[in-house]
Amino acid sequence: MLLQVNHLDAFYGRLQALWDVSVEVEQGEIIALIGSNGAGKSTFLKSIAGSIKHTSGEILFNDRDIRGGKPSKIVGSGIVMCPEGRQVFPRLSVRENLRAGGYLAGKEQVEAGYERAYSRFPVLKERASQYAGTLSGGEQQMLAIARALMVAPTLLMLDEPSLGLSPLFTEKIFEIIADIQKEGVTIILVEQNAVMALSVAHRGYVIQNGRIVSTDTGANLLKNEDIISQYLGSRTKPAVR
Ligand SMILES: Nc1ncnc2c1ncn2[C@@H]1O[C@H](COP(=O)(O)OP(=O)(O)OP(=O)(O)O)[C@@H](O)[C@H]1O
Repeated sequence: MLLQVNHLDAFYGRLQALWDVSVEVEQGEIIALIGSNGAGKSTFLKSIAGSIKHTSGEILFNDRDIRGGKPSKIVGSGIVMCPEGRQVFPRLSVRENLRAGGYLAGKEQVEAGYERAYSRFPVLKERASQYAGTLSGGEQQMLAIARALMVAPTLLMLDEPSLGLSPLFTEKIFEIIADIQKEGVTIILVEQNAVMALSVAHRGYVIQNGRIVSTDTGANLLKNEDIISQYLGSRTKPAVR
């Protein structure tokens, strides 16, 4: 098992946001975590990334408990998070953003990272010296993913990669996610767009009020009546005339 989260609780001060969350991720899988606003999806990713300190339970990565470790150390161990809302540095160029993503890596790895980023996303090469803040939303999402890949992670965590994107760009981003997995990167995908997420995911977990309430293969969750009515409703409702 690449990642094994056991009985994780997470807190913001006295407010408990995760309750007894257990999730397993095998090497090479895409795992989708779906749930409504405020369910605890980002909190789960942030707990793994080390940016939420007040946690209990276990987060085993390659059998080592990384819970409570420094975020930079967790990145160094091969886990990278691509945060919600992209959060590119708007006043840095595309290339400088990529360099920032590789700040823990050596010069050679950064050079190789540019090459990988530019071959995967040719538009970023065309815009290498443009301010990231002037890119379109979809291009910024590509940059955020490319920046996360600069350290060649083993596990990539994507928080709402399709947020605010047009249907066309959303499809493109999901194609990119599938390609990244084919290259051997394991992925945890947090999405409001449950249909898309479960379509690419090997397995999915459903989180509600900070607790995992269901888990199955992506295909089975897409067929599950309860899940459909709660999270995939718009797909099945007939159009109102
Ligand atoms: N910095 C914080 N301080 C206090 N409470 C927080 C903080 N961040 C999140 N929370 C609370 O923790 C709970 C889980 O939030 P979280 O952001 O993980 O949900 P989410 O599933 O990612 O939702 P969304 O899809 O809206 O981003 C919510 O009740 C939220 O209000």
